[in-house]
Amino acid sequence: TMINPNYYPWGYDSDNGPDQWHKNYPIAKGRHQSPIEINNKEVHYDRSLLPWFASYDPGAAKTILNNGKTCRIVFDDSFDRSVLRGGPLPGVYRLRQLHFHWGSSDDHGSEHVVNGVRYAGELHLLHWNPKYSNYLDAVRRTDGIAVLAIFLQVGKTPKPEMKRILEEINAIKTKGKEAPFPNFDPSILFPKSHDYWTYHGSFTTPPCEECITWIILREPIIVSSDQMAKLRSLSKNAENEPDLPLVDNWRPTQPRYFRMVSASFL
Ligand SMILES: NS(=O)(=O)c1cc(F)ccc1F
Ligand SMILES: [Zn+2]
Repeated sequence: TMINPNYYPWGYDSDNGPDQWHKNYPIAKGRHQSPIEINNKEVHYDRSLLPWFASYDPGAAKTILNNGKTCRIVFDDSFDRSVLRGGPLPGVYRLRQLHFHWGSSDDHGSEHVVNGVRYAGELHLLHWNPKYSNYLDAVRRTDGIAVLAIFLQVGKTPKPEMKRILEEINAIKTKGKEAPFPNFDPSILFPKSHDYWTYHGSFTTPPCEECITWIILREPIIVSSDQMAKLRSLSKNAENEPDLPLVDNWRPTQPRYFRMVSASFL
């Protein structure tokens, strides 16, 4: 940036991508990194796992933006207004933002991989534990963050609830663009089944803090190939820079080491 000429932002290209991140963010080589592969043979069914519940206030939705790395919708998290609770969580966690990861074609793009299956994309709803004074404090705690992850699968009958987000893409084509996104309850995007896997991991982008309780839904939501193409029409650059497509903003799977992945279902 202008301030520090030596600063070279992380990204997903060969010279600043996932294999390089550890140089500026050493935690990227930690023992609790995300995403990971989820394989049925290694998953442990935990019958003590509770169902999870989302109680979101549509009025908490604020804006949608392109930060050059993803498409993000941010919510008012100044009080327990939109919360996730139950499942593996010890209490309520406040919804702060949602964002997507996707590929350059429909055959890849998700971050987590299930029994060798890569989905076209992955939706992350990020929540933080209000027992900590603020979000930045929560990201320093192992129980600070909960991310609800939902796979995007390309199919013929897309979920109509995705339409509104994708219609807004035209307003945030380039990095730094933002648009109002009021009256939106993201739980309309959820699939029918609440079955999930859960494990302890990290942010999938730098600084890769190991503060996340992952709750990954087994059932994907269906999007159309055109809707994925819409996401790929976003530019990773600002409007006065060359139009480079924002695609392949996913991190490869990381070693699981000695972590257990629990399933809420048999
Ligand atoms: N992909 S993620 O849910 O781990 C994530 C969420 C953030 F808010 C910031 C960085 C991240 F990597
Ligand atoms: Zn994410």
